[in-house]
Amino acid sequence: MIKLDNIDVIFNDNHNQTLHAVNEVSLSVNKGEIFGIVGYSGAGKSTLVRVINLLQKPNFGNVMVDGQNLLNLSPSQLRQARKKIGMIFQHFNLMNSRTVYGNVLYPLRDSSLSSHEKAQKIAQLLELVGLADKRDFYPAQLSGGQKQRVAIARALANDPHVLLCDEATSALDPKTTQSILKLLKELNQRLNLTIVLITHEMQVVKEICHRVAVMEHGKVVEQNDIVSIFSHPAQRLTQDFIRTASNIEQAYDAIFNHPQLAAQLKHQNLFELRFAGNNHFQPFISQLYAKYHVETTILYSHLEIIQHQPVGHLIVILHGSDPAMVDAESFLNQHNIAVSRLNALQNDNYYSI
Ligand SMILES: Nc1ncnc2c1ncn2[C@@H]1O[C@H](COP(=O)(O)OP(=O)(O)OP(=O)(O)O)[C@@H](O)[C@H]1O
Repeated sequence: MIKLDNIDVIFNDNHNQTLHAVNEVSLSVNKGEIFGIVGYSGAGKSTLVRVINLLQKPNFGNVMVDGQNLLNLSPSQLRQARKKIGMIFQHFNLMNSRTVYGNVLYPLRDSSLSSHEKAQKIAQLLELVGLADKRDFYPAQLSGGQKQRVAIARALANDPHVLLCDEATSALDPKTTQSILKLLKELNQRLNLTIVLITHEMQVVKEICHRVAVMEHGKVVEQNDIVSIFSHPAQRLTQDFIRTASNIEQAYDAIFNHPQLAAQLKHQNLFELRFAGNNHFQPFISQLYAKYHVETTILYSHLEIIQHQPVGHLIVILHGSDPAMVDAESFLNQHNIAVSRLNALQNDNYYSI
């Protein structure tokens, strides 16, 4: 559906310094997929997502959407192609002088539909986003969540195949964020709409994305399906993001901010274990003891369901001889349980190796 090949975007700043905002990024998004791009501020997410509709032209690379290389299109062909790529933004970008109806009508100004058909279309769209009763309101009379719903209706006016969401929930409170994510999920399922969503919040990704790419300094450092990302994150940055989206962050804070506990843990074999899928309900902790005489102290454990699959997290101390510990780690790895050894209290911080 969307295929980005070796995309580079290079900016020149005021001092003629070059900045590689997007650096050799390749990724593909399947039809009907919700694809997340996550990264901290400045990672290059917005620039990359704007490449998908050529709001930002790349310096190098190819942009395929719906089987067309957008870089080969004439200006009028590109205008047509863009109608099939809707976009919503963090600050909604509504026209304040127009009503809800007027905002959703705007992208239909060149459409061949009759006035009556346009009115019907807008009524359907407002119904779809739950704003049928707000058609004559102005943006200033709406809440943030309602404004984003108008923006979604406007983005869907030309029946796009793709919806790009640039930090679409970042200006919203947690409850409204949930309701907008629920709406996006419904639209994805009902309309088979492909969604590319950029965010700095892993929680958002966890709620609705099927796959995710993690960006840093213009590069994609890791991409995978959401369950693998949460259960077997390969990169330190991904691990950091995951911690912010789960209770494990609080667990670490509670454990390592407790002076006596933290002091004791300094000399222990401390591990984080992660697993996913339905086949992990075997008693692997008792097996560690039965097979290798490795004993386990559980400091924290948590199970959550992500995309219908259980994903588990544990922080444990393993007690045993050095060789037994090596055997225990390889036993866990063989059973597809990701093991990170933790070094506690390095510069007052924990980190995994
Ligand atoms: N038009 C531009 N001219 C020069 N530099 C730019 C331009 N647009 C973006 N940048 C720079 O490119 C880098 C990536 O910016 P981008 O907005 O894509 O990051 P981001 O991950 O979306 O961050 P944020 O979430 O803060 O928007 C930043 O260092 C930014 O300052």
